[in-house]
Amino acid sequence: CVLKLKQSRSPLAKLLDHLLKALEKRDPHQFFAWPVTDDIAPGYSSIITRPMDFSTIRQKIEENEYHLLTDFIEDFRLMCDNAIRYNHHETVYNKAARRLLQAGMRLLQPENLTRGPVAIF
Ligand SMILES: CC(=O)c1cc(-c2ccccn2)c2ncccn12
Repeated sequence: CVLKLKQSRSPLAKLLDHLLKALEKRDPHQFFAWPVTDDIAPGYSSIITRPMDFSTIRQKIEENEYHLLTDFIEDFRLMCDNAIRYNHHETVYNKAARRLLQAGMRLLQPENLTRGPVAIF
């Protein structure tokens, strides 16, 4: 069998993996874990032209598709904005997306990346 050599993770990939894990903890119901399908959300793919979810973000980290922290933050915001736009204001999904976005922006703002137990800069 051909052994697939595990590429050594880039420092950015290690950082993004750590941040992704912290963000996933703020989605306890796993509403954002997997792509939203038209089966569970009628008409979703016609309304949301750029879908995003945590599993896709993880795949992009593993395939080194993020070159900057801002690219990762953009996908996280896109994921939350999609849910805020598709779901009516009072639904669990819209509320969860607004909470997740707030928590994520606090975690990802520069001063919080340079302070606390996991200061990374
Ligand atoms: C994120 C989102 O918009 C979403 C996740 C879900 C979801 C996610 C996991 C299990 C069940 N539903 C969902 N269901 C209906 C309408 C929208 N959603």
